[in-house]
Amino acid sequence: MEQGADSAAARRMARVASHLRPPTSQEEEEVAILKGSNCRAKGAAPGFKVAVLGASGGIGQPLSLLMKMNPLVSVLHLYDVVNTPGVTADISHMNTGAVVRGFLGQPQLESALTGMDLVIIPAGIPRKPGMTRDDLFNINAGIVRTLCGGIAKCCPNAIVNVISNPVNSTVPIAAEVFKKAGTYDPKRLLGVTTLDVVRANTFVGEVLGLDPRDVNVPVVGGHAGVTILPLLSQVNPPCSFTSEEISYLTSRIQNGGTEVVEAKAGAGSATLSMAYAAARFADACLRGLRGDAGIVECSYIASQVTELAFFASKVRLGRAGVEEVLPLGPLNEFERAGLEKAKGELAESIRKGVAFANK
Ligand SMILES: NC(=O)c1ccc[n+]([C@@H]2O[C@H](COP(=O)([O-])OP(=O)(O)OC[C@H]3O[C@@H](n4cnc5c(N)ncnc54)[C@H](O)[C@@H]3O)[C@@H](O)[C@H]2O)c1
Ligand SMILES: O=C(O)C[C@H](O)C(=O)O
Repeated sequence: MEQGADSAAARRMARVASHLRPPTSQEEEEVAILKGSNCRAKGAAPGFKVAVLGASGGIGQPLSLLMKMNPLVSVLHLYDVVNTPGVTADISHMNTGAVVRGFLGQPQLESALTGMDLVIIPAGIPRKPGMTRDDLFNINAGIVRTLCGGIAKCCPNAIVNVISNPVNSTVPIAAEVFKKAGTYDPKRLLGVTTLDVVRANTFVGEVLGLDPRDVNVPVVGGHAGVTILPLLSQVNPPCSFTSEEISYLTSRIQNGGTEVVEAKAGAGSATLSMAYAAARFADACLRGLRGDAGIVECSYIASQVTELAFFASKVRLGRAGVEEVLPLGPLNEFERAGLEKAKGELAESIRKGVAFANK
């Protein structure tokens, strides 16, 4: 009797300890068996397995917190090259459902990724005042390439959300890495541009005197300067703007990131609003995976909406990732001119990303 109680207690202690270390190979095998049995479809194991790469950073920490609060997440893996033991210990004390495990440094990347349904990548350096997002290319391109190599090997069927800048180039880099590995599925690779939509909804709500939660502004193109193209003629609820309002709103939305970089004065770029935006987008991806209908978000993806290989537009999310790329809809003259400018810059960013991945 006593012995039985002791061994039950020992098993409980082992389970608790397992949350604070990478999984053993036996646990990884169990994950593989669960995936093979398609347990989610049968409803045997509710929840998805999500990894955050760059989890100790300015975005990574609040994003990890928000993912720990998401009831659709059953397992949350936090990977970074620094500080994950502390971040993991901290977040693991939240009394929400997801089991949290931390992974530190390149040797633990594969364990962090094995069995994941969704991988979110906010790893990489942020801007300082005076920099463009493209100035981050030299460092962040290599980081994204390495992390995507791990994804191709360990969870080739995962949905991938790329946050690391310059998104206009890092998404094409990720695509090339997956192509080389033979695992590329354009439906599963999504650049996160949700912060542009979040900002647009906020600024338009301020101008119209509406609750920003009731406003929906499609933002298309890409995620840098003039490539961020808000379609103010397609705002929901339908409304009209003066030409001064259009000029103010377009400029504020396109320069929202720079506004934060300057206000932070060298301490980085948007982290909290970005974590909010990334959590919203990840939740949409998970609801799509679950099979919910009518999930539409803007995202930078492989596209045939324009002649460019990648373009941000509204997409319908589902079990396969991007199930439908929605058309741009009617643009007014101002937006058509903006689209031409956006395409010029985007073409170069895509070319640069593809060239980097293939050199
Ligand atoms: N898509 C968007 O809308 C958007 C918005 C804001 C920021 N960003 C971008 O997100 C990135 C991160 O921003 P931040 O403010 O969190 O930066 P940060 O410096 O605070 O955090 C980045 C984290 O990445 C980690 N990291 C670095 N190399 C890594 C590697 N090889 N593997 C795993 N982790 C690694 C760092 O250790 C750090 O913890 C930047 O590139 C920034 O420009 C994108
Ligand atoms: O502006 C940046 O460098 C970060 C991010 O892309 C943003 O839009 O806030």
